[in-house]
Amino acid sequence: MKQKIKRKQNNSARCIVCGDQNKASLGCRFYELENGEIAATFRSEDWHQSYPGRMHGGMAAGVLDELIGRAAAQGSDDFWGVTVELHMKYKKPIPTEADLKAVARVTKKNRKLFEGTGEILLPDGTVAVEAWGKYMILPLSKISDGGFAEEEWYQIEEDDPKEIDL
Ligand SMILES: CCCCCCCCCC(=O)SCCNC(=O)CCNC(=O)[C@H](O)C(C)(C)COP(=O)(O)OP(=O)(O)OC[C@H]1O[C@@H](n2cnc3c(N)ncnc32)[C@H](O)[C@@H]1OP(=O)(O)O
Repeated sequence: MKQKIKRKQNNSARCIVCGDQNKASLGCRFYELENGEIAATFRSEDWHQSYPGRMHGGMAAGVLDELIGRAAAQGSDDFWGVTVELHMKYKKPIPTEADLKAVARVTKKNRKLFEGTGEILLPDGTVAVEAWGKYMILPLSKISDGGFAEEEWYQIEEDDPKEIDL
């Protein structure tokens, strides 16, 4: 089903999931959707493999870890948290050299913690991986000494989609 995109989130320069200046990264883009969920688009490359032709389960966990975390950051470029628990269910292999999508949402939130779920979808729409995660909300100063420099956390200007088919 097609969902309208409300807002694109910032990317980080060096992140392994979304690093715009990290050649090994999955190159994730994150789009806040009109229905309250968040979507990611990314490409599994040959160097993201575990077995030949199959994306590494740790990379899949990385995508859903970040995407669920970002589901709670909707509407803000200054909301931060760290993962305290992550549970994965691997249902189908994810191929390498494929353009892929994932979707996530917050299921519970209080002042200190939030929880959410997410899925990675195969190109035909089948759910390949499901995750549930719990995160602690923290100021950036408590997560990273020095935080992001201005040139490390920014909006990538490109031809973004207006909607996404999930
Ligand atoms: C765009 C923005 C969004 C970004 C998305 C991010 C995606 C990527 C995120 C990551 O990959 S982060 C990297 C992986 N995660 C970490 O590195 C976290 C490592 N763990 C920690 O740093 C510490 O364990 C943590 C800061 C989370 C907690 O340390 P504390 O020393 O503050 O813990 P403490 O044991 O004192 O617990 C503080 C409170 O939290 C509670 N707590 C801790 N872990 C919990 C848990 N797992 N479940 C429920 N509650 C928990 C704990 O019970 C307690 O409650 P009370 O204040 O009521 O006593």
